[in-house]
Amino acid sequence: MTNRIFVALDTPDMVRARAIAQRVRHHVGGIKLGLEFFMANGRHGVTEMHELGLPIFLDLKLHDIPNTVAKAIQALRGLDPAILTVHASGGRAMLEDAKAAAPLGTKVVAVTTLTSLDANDLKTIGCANAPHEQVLRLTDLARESGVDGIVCSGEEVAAAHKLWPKGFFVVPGVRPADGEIGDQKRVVTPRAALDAGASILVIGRPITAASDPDAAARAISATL
Ligand SMILES: O=c1ccn([C@@H]2O[C@H](COP(=O)(O)O)[C@@H](O)[C@H]2O)c(=O)[nH]1
Repeated sequence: MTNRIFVALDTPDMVRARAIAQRVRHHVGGIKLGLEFFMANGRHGVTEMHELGLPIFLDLKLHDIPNTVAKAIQALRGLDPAILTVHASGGRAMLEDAKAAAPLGTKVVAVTTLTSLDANDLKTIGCANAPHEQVLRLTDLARESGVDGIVCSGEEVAAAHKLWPKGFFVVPGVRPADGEIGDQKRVVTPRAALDAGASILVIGRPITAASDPDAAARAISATL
């Protein structure tokens, strides 16, 4: 893949999602569809976005008991996204069953620690580890469970890559140097994330909330 940006189309509005995708399609390498889009548009919406000809990353962040996650993934059959997310904290059996249930061509990627969380947030949910430590712990679990890679921030990706040189590393929480951070807490620039070992970058609002999404995507691509 030459362009390693997946644009996050976080909207329930199919018309808006399609319009942004059409505008930025020559400056990104793929489209990421998350819960907001999927809840509103379901399988049909994913199929329609697939018709634009770019790889689809279905970011559903599945997290449930192993049987439920495996059956949910089987129910997606036919959509065959390039990438699908589950939560690493669902545990080893869930990760193993998720990978077994996914189509061969789909990379199953485990979310380690959301980029919107910092050390204080982790404490409030009973996790004594700092994000760096927690990401590495879950990277090990993901690798041992047979999934294809992890989601982490650009702050941890170099260390995670060292633990798992053949892993696939998805990095959200990516902002241009002067970009608005919003609800993200562990943030790096696109260039820094790639230099640290990211396989792909997930970028939403810096592109989709720009007055000219096309120019924003082009400007970010030019820094890579
Ligand atoms: O840890 C995570 C996992 C997933 N995401 C998703 O990435 C995009 C980021 O959007 P921005 O507008 O660039 O902040 C969004 O769809 C999240 O659901 C993440 O941010 N962090």
